[in-house]
Amino acid sequence: MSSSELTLYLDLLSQPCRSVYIFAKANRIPFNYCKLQLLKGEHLTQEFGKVSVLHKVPALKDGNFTMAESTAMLLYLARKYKTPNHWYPSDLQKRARVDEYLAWQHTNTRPHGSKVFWTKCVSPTILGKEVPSEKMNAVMAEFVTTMNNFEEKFLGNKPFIAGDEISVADLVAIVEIMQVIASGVNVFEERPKLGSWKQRLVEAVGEELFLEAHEWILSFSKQKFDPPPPELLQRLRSNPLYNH
Ligand SMILES: N[C@@H](CCC(=O)N[C@@H](CS)C(=O)NCC(=O)O)C(=O)O
Repeated sequence: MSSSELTLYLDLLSQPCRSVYIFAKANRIPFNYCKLQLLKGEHLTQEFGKVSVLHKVPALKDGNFTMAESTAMLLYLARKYKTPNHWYPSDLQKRARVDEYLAWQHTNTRPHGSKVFWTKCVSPTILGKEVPSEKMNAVMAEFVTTMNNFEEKFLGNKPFIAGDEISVADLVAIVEIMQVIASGVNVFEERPKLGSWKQRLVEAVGEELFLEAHEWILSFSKQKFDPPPPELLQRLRSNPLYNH
C-alpha cells in the first residue's frame, strides 16, 4: 500500500468498481487499494460498515471523508485531481451529454446488464438455481433493447458518447457491457459500431489496464466458488432478482 490519503474499496467483479479503478489508474491517481471479496461477504463486516453504511462497493475514503456511488466518485476524482478535460468536459453541451448518459444508465444499462449476469452466472453458479428459459429470454430482450438505444441515442455516429474524446460516461457504459460479455453473450457480434467504440476506448485507457481490470470477471465462468456465507446468502436471496 502507498501512503496516499485516498483509499478505494473495490472488488473488480463489480462493474462500478472497475470504472473507478480504470479511471484512477488511467489518470495515475495515487490510492490505497483495499480489495474486498464480495463473494466471501467481506463487505458485510462492521469494519467496512464504518466506511459504507450501505455495505456496497465501490467505496471511497479520502482522509475522514467517505462516499458511495461510482458515478459521483468519478466526478469527485475528476474534480479533485483536475484530470484532463475530456473526462468530464467543461463545454456545456459535451458535459450535458455525459450527464445525460450517467442519468439514463441507472435505469437501463446498469439493471438490464446486471440481470443478464445474474440469470446466467450468479443464480446458477452461486445460488444453484437455474433460471427458467422464458425469464432468460425476457432478460435478454430487455438488454437488446438497451443496446439498441445505446447505439442509436447515445453513441450515434460519434467516436465516444460526448464526441471525439473519451469521457467518464464511456467507462461507465463499457464496464456494464463487459459484465454481459463475461456472462457468455457476444454483445459485439453484429454490432460493429459498438465494437469499434470499444476498441477506441481500450486504446484510450490502454489495453493492459483494460485487460487487467477485466481479467477476474472474464474468467468467472471458469471459477469454482465456495458456498456463500449465510449472511451473504440471505442478502442475495432478498435481491428482487432472486424470485424468478
Ligand atoms: N449504484 C452503485 C451500485 C453499487 C453496487 O450495487 N455494488 C454492488 C456490486 S456491483 C455491491 O456492492 N453489492 C454487494 C451487496 O449489495 O451485497 C454504484 O454505482 O456504486
